[in-house]
Amino acid sequence: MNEMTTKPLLKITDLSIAFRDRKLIQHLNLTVQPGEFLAIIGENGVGKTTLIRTVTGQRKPEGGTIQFDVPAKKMRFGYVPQFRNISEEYPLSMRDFVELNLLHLRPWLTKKEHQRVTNVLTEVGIENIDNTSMGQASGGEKQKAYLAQAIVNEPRLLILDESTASLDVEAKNELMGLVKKLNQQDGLTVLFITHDLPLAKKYADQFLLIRRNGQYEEKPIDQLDTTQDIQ
Ligand SMILES: Nc1ncnc2c1ncn2[C@@H]1O[C@H](COP(=O)(O)OP(=O)(O)OP(=O)(O)O)[C@@H](O)[C@H]1O
Repeated sequence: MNEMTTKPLLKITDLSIAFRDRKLIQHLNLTVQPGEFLAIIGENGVGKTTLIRTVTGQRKPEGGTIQFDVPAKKMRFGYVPQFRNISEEYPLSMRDFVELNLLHLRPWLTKKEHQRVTNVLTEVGIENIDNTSMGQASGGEKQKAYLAQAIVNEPRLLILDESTASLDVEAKNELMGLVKKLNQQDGLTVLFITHDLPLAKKYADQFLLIRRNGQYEEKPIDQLDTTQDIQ
């Protein structure tokens, strides 16, 4: 065996996803290497979010297998959702919001965890507004808080589910720049669902394009045609 071969972090084999007789993804084979940055693209309704829910174990596939380089129970995911406006009355501060992802362990934080929260707030550049309430923060700041919350428990796989949609160009690039830094410096593996093809091209290494008929292609990002219409 070639000693240089690394075990894929994620290996999807012959995966099929359907809702009753509505077939979405069919016979998908995909490997994601540790440290890879994969953009997942495709028109509305082709099954991108359902694929992610299947990868994270929230739903069972209709066929095929999903394997990680550790037992599935031990796999740690980070998830950054699409931007949604939060009520201005939302009471939690940016820091409280990030801490939520550690408080499921017990209702308080250890000194080490408190330091970890400070570190991730600094890493995403919101440590100076950590007492601002989430409801008062700008869209870009809210997404940074979601990113900090996603990375606070040191995920192996970071999932961005249209996390840059509705942000302005500057905020999009700021968020993706932070993600790219985590990817390059810490080797964090990233799955980035997006409709923004130029943004995918700028930051990802590979792309998975899922088509409406269940077919797909996976290629290096430099082969992505950013002029095609994928809405
Ligand atoms: N629980 C469910 N029961 C039945 N159909 C569902 C269910 N969840 C999703 N669907 C359907 O499956 C299809 C794929 O949905 P999904 O959200 O995975 O697509 P998507 O590619 O992420 O789309 P978008 O780009 O719009 O977010 C859609 O037509 C959706 O309506």
